[in-house]
Amino acid sequence: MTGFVTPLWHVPQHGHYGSSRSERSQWQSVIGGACTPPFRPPLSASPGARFRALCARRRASARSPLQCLQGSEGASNGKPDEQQVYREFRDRLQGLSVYLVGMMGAGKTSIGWHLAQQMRYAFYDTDTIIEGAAGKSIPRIFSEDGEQAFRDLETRTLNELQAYVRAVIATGGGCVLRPQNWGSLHTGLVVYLRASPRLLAERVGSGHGRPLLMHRDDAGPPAEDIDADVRHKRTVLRLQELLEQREKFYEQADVIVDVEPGMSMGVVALTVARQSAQRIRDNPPTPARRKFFPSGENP
Ligand SMILES: Nc1ncnc2c1ncn2[C@@H]1O[C@H](COP(=O)(O)OP(=O)(O)OP(=O)(O)O)[C@@H](O)[C@H]1O
Ligand SMILES: O=C(O)C1=C[C@@H](O)[C@@H](O)[C@H](O)C1
Repeated sequence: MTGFVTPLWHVPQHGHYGSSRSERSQWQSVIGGACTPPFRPPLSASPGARFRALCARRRASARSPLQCLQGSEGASNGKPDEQQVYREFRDRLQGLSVYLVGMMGAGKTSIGWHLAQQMRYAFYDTDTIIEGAAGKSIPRIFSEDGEQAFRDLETRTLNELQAYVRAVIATGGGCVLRPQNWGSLHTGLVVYLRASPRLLAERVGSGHGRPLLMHRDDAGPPAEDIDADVRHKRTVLRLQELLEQREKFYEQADVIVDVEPGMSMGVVALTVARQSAQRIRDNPPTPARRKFFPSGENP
């Protein structure tokens, strides 16, 4: 199985540590221009054309992909003690990637961007990669091709992302359900952003764009006609139900970060970095085994 993530950004395949110097330098020059959204080379273009477009865009902007995304002039612009936390986390990772898992609305995408910027890591979002590769939105993939087709795309995306180093990867909320996905997740450090259904419901709002939260009450009024309070309560219940099914899988993560109401994105990202650095300090990875910890073992 090849070429699923690569066609989007034409990033050569490479290993975590085993790639040759020429491969590594090629990778760095390409990944440096490999913007996650909003920039994506058109899928209709040939890989060569997409690669040239990326390079041209990079030269034109002379900024890193994260700077392209966030309009920031530099990463790690926090306080010196915060910078120290991110530096320690980055050093301890030794190039490995960070996978954020958790329910819809937990903040995987938002925190992932923030974390990547602070760490000068690349950032990928599997939902966005899937939408780009499929050429349609997630709700359309669900309605036209079915959830299993979406899950297959998700598995392929995670499988290909294994080859990337120094990346923060925001995953889809349901990726933890397939055992085979854990083979991909465990090539890096897996962090679970844990939040209550109530907080998640506040964050996802109407559930727009999230097919598993769409209110399918055939007998009742259309979702948009439902009273906001009723809809919110239903969303909380639906999230509670999903969380009950998934919690045992999320808890296989290497690090669990509790996201409480009122914690800003900066505070959550810093907590991720601090707890993760501590976890690696206590359980250093071995070169032969990139997986940090046996699954199921948590602090
Ligand atoms: N710490 C935070 N403080 C305030 N708002 C937040 C925080 N974290 C996330 N949000 C907001 O909550 C919403 C959901 O966040 P986000 O899209 O990052 O979640 P997600 O886990 O990636 O969800 P999904 O799996 O559905 O893509 C966004 O509007 C985001 O701005
Ligand atoms: O929790 C889930 O199963 C999902 C979460 C989203 O991120 C998307 O991956 C999709 O809507 C499914």
